Amino acid sequence: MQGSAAPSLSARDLACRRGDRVLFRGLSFELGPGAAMHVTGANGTGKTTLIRALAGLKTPFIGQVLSSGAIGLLDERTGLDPDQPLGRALQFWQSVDGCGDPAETVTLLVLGPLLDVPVRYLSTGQRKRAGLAALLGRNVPIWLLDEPLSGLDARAMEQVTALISEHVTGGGIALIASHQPLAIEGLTTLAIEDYAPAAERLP
Ligand SMILES: Nc1ncnc2c1ncn2[C@@H]1O[C@H](COP(=O)(O)OP(=O)(O)OP(=O)(O)O)[C@@H](O)[C@H]1O
Repeated sequence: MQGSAAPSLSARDLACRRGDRVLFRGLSFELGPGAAMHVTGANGTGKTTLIRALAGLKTPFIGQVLSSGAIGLLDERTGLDPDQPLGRALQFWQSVDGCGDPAETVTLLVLGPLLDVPVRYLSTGQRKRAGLAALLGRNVPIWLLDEPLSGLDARAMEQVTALISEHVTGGGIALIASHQPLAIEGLTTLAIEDYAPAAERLP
C-alpha cells in the first residue's frame, strides 16, 4: 500500500448542505487501520455528499476532514477513459500510480474476457467491477466506496465484499455507502439520518 504511515480518516463536527438545505450536521468519526464503516440512510439523505466531502471534492459548510494516507474513490464514474479498451485504460492508472501488475485483480474480478472491450460498452455491473479494479490497482490505503454493490450479480457482490474485507484485514480503511447489507467482519455503522437537522428527520 502507498505510504508507510498508518492510515487514518476522521470527520470533526461536519455539516454539509446542498443549496439552502442542511443535509447533516455534527457528524464526527475517526477511522484507523483495519476499520470498515457502513454509511446507511434513505435516498437523498446525504451519503454521496458525505463521501464527496471526505474525498475533498466538496467543501463542508462546517467542520473538518482529516486524513493521513492516499484516498481512492469509487462511485458511479469509473475514472477510466471510455474510449480505451479496458485493458489499456487500467494500464493507464498503473503507469500513473506506479503499481504492480493488475493481472491478479483482473482475474479476481473476472475481467479477463473484457480487456479488449471499450470501457463505454461495459454493462453497469462490468463498469462497477472495472472501477474497483482501477481502485485496487492504485494501491491506496483509504477507500471511499459509494454503492459498490449496486448493479452487481450475486457472485460479483460476494467477490467485491471479499475484496473489501481483504483490504481492511490488510490494514486499510474502507468507508462504504450502501443500501445493501455488508458481510464484513468488525463493520461499524454510521446512520446518516442520526445527524439530520431536526426539521429533516422523518417522523
Ligand atoms: N448539485 C446539487 N445541488 C443541489 N442539491 C443537490 C445537488 N446534488 C445533490 N443534491 C441533493 O442533495 C441531497 C443529498 O444527495 P446525495 O446524493 O448526497 O444523497 P444520497 O444519500 O447519496 O442518496 P441515494 O441513496 O439516492 O444515493 C438530495 O436531496 C439531492 O437532491
